[in-house]
Amino acid sequence: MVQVWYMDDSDSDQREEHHRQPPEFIDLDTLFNISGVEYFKINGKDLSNDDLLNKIKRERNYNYEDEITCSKECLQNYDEKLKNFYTEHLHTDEEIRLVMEGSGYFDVRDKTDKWIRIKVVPGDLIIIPKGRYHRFTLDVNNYIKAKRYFVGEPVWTPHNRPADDMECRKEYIESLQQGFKCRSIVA
Ligand SMILES: CSCCC(=O)/C(O)=C/O
Ligand SMILES: [Fe+2]
Repeated sequence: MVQVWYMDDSDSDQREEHHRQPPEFIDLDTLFNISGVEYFKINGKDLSNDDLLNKIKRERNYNYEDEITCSKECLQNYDEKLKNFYTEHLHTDEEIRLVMEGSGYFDVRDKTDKWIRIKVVPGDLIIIPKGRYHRFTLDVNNYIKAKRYFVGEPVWTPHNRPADDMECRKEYIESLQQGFKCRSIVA
């Protein structure tokens, strides 16, 4: 099961776990309520025939998909890209990633700006709402391969914090204040 925890304040290697002592884990409902970040476990190996994945794609109209591999060998401008991924940013669209191989960490902040770390491994589908600040890092294994989904023509542009005047950020804050609505997956 995906693990989510509060990070310590150490500025040692970002690829380490950064657990507090003792560790402070967070459940997925809490993560959703404070951030709108959604999580699904996709167990099947045959993705084109995976019922849950197909339902999610259909209901949310994810009509674009590709794959990204983050490793020194496969990612062009590796150091620069990883630096950008780990700079706190938002996007004007959802960030949807399904981990195929390897692992890494997505980080978001809570309401008091404390960092929360989400460890993703194969089968983990994570959806970060548009307008939600976040960052990503590889872990100490330095490798992840993930599917990326999108509605329409993909736009990967990160907007670094502060981007509080952007329309997507204002809409996000509105959803946070109203309370995020669960988008049920209908069979
Ligand atoms: C696991 S995919 C690499 C990270 C990424 O694509 C992104 O946009 C991070 O914010
Ligand atoms: Fe991002």
